[in-house]
Amino acid sequence: MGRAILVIEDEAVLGKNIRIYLERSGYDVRVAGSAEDGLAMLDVFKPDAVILDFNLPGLNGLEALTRVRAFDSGIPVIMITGHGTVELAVEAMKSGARDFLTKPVALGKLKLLIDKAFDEKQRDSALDYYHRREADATDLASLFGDSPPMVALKNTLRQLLDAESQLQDTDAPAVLVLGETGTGKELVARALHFNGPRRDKPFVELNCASIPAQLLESELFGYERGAFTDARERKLGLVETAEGGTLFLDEIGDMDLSLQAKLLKLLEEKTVRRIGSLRDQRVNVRIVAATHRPMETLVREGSFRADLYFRLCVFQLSLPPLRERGADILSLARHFIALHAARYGKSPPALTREAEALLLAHCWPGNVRELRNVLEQAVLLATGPTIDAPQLSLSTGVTVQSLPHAAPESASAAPAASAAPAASQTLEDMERRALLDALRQTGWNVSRAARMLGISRDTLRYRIDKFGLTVASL
Ligand SMILES: Nc1ncnc2c1ncn2[C@@H]1O[C@H](COP(=O)(O)OP(=O)(O)OP(=O)(O)O)[C@@H](O)[C@H]1O
Repeated sequence: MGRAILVIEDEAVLGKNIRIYLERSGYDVRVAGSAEDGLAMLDVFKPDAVILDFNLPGLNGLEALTRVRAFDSGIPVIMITGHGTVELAVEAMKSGARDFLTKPVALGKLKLLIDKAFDEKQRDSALDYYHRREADATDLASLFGDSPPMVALKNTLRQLLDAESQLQDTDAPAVLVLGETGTGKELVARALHFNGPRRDKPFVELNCASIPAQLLESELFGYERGAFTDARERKLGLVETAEGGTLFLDEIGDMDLSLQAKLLKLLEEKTVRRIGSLRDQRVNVRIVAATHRPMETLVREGSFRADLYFRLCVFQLSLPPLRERGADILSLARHFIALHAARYGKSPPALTREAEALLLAHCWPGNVRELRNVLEQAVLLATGPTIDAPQLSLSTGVTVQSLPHAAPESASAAPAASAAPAASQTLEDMERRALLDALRQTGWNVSRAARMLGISRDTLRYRIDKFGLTVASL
């Protein structure tokens, strides 16, 4: 179950002692008495680390090191050298050994080096994600809003964080964050991570809708060298990369059914298996998932596994749409004005009464993201000390009052792409209708809708954002 370590050591007693010592620490250890035997085991045993003696009969340690590195340069190798062979040790480090020990081997020290090598390896893989995330850690205070639904949400978040800080094991419950697009689901996921006991570990994020199912599987679970044609080197999956931290699975409702089964196994057994591996790897990762899709409907329709859904929503948080947050709209607007004014080196313009009234009346299909974008544009274009209503380019002009009638494209309407355009229709109207039509026909399945429209899934997602489309727009 533990990580696999290959010991290449011709001194049988030392080899055995290393094996027993490391096995007691939970590692899966195999010993080979020669470099030749050890190298032959690489492909079958697929070690996570190699401990390699320098003085071996036949092929020497340095040559064996080169071969291990050629097999997979990601495997950390720790060399064991005889006394007084510092030059050799330096040579080994230059050839890519992670570390070295001199004989007689202190087993405790050897284990520390192994642990350190694994930590470093995992840290390296997490670097991209971790450092980027670390830079903009999210505080609970950055979740703006004093409206009753936002206060209730923040109280629940605090309760959850309090309970977690008392948690005696590592088994933090999964959290499902629901809400329309742009309501702040990712912000909540970050707040959960960066304010909780896992804050010093990686926050790794993956959008399940943005990559094809096969790629998603290897991104999530990683693969062994040779697992498929392009797998030239072992790759750690994001689950392993997030060790000790949080894996944020955005757009979970779009996850393929075959992958859902694997995710369920991860949640239930806390293990992952890299593609092409025979070994399960124990992991300690907290899952936060989010979606704008109606999960219960997906479950009913059979496109989302009920058992996974129940596992994921041990704890469920729902973000209210912006249109239900009352005066928060204005405080958020002022916050974004200040933010963008600072970015563009301007003094923050004030909203006129008319502008405020317009902001309050708009239905915000793109929610906080739309508000943020509208105000960025308004700040950028503002020439005086105020922002007035005409300067707010609210795309659709849809108001809360008009919302029930906001979908003129009824389910029975002919596909917009093939319908003759009405004289007053702009190109944008037509495009919006075509997108909505495809999304409606596929039950908001972004992949299928993209295929139907002949565009990529990313392009469709971009356009959904651009038009601020939500399920409510259907
Ligand atoms: N309560 C809030 N306070 C401040 N900023 C917010 C708030 N909610 C959302 N935002 C901002 O709005 C934008 C969209 O938020 P976020 O990406 O978290 O939404 P989302 O629900 O995850 O969207 P999607 O479903 O499209 O992935 C971000 O720039 C975020 O910082």
